[in-house]
Amino acid sequence: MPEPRMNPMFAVVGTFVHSSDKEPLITLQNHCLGVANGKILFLQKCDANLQTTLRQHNISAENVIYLQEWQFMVPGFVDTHIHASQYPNCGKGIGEGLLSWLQKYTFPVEAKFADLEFATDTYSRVISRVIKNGTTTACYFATIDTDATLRLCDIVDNAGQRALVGKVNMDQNSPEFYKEETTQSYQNTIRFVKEVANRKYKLVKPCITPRFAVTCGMDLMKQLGQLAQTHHLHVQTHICETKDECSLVQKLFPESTSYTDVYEQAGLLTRKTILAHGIYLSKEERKIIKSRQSGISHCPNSNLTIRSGLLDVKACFEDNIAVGLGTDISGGYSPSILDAMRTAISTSNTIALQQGTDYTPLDYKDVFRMATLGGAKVLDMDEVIGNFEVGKEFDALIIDPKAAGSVIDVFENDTVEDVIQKFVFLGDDRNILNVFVAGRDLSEKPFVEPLIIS
Ligand SMILES: O=c1[nH]c(=O)c2nc[nH]c2[nH]1
Ligand SMILES: [Zn+2]
Repeated sequence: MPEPRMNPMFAVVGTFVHSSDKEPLITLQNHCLGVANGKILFLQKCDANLQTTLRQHNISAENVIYLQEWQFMVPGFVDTHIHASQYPNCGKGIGEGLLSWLQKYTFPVEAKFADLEFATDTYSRVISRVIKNGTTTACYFATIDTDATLRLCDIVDNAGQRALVGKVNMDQNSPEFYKEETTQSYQNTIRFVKEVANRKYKLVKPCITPRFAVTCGMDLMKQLGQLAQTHHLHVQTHICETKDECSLVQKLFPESTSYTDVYEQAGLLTRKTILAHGIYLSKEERKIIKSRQSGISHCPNSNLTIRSGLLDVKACFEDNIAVGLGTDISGGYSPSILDAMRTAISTSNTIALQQGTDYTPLDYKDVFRMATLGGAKVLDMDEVIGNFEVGKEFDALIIDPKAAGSVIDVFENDTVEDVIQKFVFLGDDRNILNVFVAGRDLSEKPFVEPLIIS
């Protein structure tokens, strides 16, 4: 039996769940989605016209995958903020506030990536882990080490994941063992960007990555901003994550009117900019971010774990700012975007409890959209991924609520939407059977035999 993962053309029949700008959750039962050369060719109801469509596109019966009862497909998850280099600390070194946590746990582990063998082993493990958890697109922070960051690009490319990868810049307020001189930091970034271009990856792009205003001087940030704008590159950084950090930035940049103004002055805010956290942004700052069309990565697990605060996502939406979800390993202890979805709900519920009855918190539909289409918007990739629109690339997951070891119990009177909701609250990697990126199946699991009917 030919494996559809090898075939440039195939179709899937079953239930599809995705989002649009208008609807956070659209459920299409008894539909067929066709894929050709990694792109979505059609999505239509399984009616009398289906055979004609399949014939028109030369999709033969053995290349049609039939989902089983209760299985469904969702767009791949987008992790808009993850430190691949902090994976060894995932689940430990918790209990400190941001600034001391960075000094005590984070900078020491990132410094270890000067050793390429350590980098190769660690990066291979984190990439494999996040793909198993359904992350088809990720926006990675690596470290200040250029060669190790290039190794991360190779590993991501080899695994077939879609990604933005950043060589971290830091030239001030950093320990001697993990710091760059300004010119060297800029030159190394140019080398990184050029080398990524030389390697001609299909799905991996470079991302300009000034760590945050505390560890980057204005000269360096201005050079990086110019580089990003000249070459239309993505930018990622942190902003307004904790109160202590905000006070420090105010002291370091007294001439700036706000934290956001520091990045604005440096030319770092564009529609390709991803700002992690943003908890303490003022209304005026959100106005600047909106005007630049930059996006926010909400990392609720990290925000609670290192006790940074609660981001009011609803306020960002009201100001028309795109917000996606991030795991923020290892400030966040979970590599799973499903975890980010439910922690975003818990955070929003906490804000609702604080604010009273007028506040409508995020629900499971909202966070599902943030994990898919919302994340794609934050990365300025929503023309290419994020939902099952015809013409977009086929980044998708097959979800099986009844998979071996699943903690989801399906009852007879459960509706399809009940089961989707159960997946959001209870699902884990055991429920994610197959992980497609640009039509290629990255999962190590073979297709379950009854899934394909020839
Ligand atoms: O959550 C975070 N993780 C980091 O590594 C970091 N660096 C600056 N600010 C940060 N916040
Ligand atoms: Zn971070």
